[in-house]
Amino acid sequence: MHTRPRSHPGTAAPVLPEDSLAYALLTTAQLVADVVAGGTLTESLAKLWIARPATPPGVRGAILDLAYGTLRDFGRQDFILDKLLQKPLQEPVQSLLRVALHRLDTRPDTAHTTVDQAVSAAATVLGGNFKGVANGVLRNALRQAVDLNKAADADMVSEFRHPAWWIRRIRTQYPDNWRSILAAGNTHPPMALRINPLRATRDETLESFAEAELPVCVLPNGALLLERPVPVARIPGFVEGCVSVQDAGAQYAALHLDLADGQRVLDACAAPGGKTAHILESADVMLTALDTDPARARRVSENLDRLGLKANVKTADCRDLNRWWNGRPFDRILADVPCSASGVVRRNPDIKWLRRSDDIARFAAQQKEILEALWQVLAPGGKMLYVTCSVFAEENREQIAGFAARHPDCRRLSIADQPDCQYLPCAEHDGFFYSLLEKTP
Ligand SMILES: C[S@@+](CC[C@H](N)C(=O)[O-])C[C@H]1O[C@@H](n2cnc3c(N)ncnc32)[C@H](O)[C@@H]1O
Repeated sequence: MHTRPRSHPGTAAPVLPEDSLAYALLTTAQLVADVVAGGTLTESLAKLWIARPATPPGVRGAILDLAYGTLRDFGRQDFILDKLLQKPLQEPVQSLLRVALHRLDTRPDTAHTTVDQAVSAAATVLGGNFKGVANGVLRNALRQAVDLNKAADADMVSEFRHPAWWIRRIRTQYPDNWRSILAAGNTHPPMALRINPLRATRDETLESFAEAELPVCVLPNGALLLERPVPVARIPGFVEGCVSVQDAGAQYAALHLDLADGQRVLDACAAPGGKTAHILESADVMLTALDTDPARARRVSENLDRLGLKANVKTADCRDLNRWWNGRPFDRILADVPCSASGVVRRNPDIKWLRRSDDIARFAAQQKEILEALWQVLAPGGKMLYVTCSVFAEENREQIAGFAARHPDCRRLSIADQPDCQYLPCAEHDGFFYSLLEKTP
């Protein structure tokens, strides 16, 4: 993906009936074009819903499905377009073709409707100049589908739907299971819930889910895995704070932290506060929660308010000790550091295409600074849990091996009998890395 200047505001409503497929295709194309220009899907969606607040839920759902699906499959559509076009078309037409190809791939039963609706959408932008090209490209894609798919399957980026540098990295670092890691990155994410033991027992929760006819299973760490994702409004006990939505992999943080009542705990990179809340639900501790981003720090407070939990929430860069630390060391520190998010890419498929290979070293450098700063505020005998939602070794085991080598007072404690613990993305949870470090007295 090449970063190009944005060619359109991305939120102007197309002149098409809101309930038409053409409208959904074109609106999604504008979102995808924003990502191609270097923006995130989350930001573009937020702007879209502000600009078009009355979008009916069904239309929203169709746009979300198309946007997430197109960005999951992005590498494949560009491979096919490269074969069918001499040069890329102007946005948003190029992205309209990407979205249409994604729909042709996933809904072959409605191929002709997709082509007709994509052509109608093309007629409403750029003076309709690309209507004929759009029609020709999509009809050629249908006619040549067998050959195009064969060629696409033989191309690494198109087959695995990740950038080439990413595939090479995963293949080198995970020679035995690189295929399943990449495949997991292209799936629909599971939906898991965390039970709040301060408000409901597991039995009560399971009973309310059975009554609501929502099948769930209990994972080994106590997380509830829903058979199928559902809107939060349908989740029994959500409004009352009995359960929260949190990936099962993220629910290991509070478990691995080895918490006990009365401890002084620091959650150094806390927003939006899922793990903060889990810590407070698990033990009666004095918790300081930091986040460098003021808007995100506010979300920590909102999340804690919903659950009736209390913490000292501050907006601060955790590396800037002079700004936020009062000199009293912490017994436990959660360092859930900013990272490439390569373990949660199925939730944010735009990330695959927005990241660059050299971003990983940049994240690793930032994580190293955070670790160095936080080690100073950990009490002797205290423990720090380092967490990423990455699968890249530079941010994980290499980071921790380097830290331990630089700090003779750092003892690596085992998690599940391992010096550190890499959970790979799978049907039950996202990809997370955990390492528990003790400061020897
Ligand atoms: C992986 S997210 C944390 C997720 C959170 N622990 C949870 O479970 O909901 C990383 C967070 O670190 C914050 N952050 C990044 N750099 C930081 C820094 N230097 N100090 C404090 N927070 C930072 C980001 O704003 C982001 O909210």
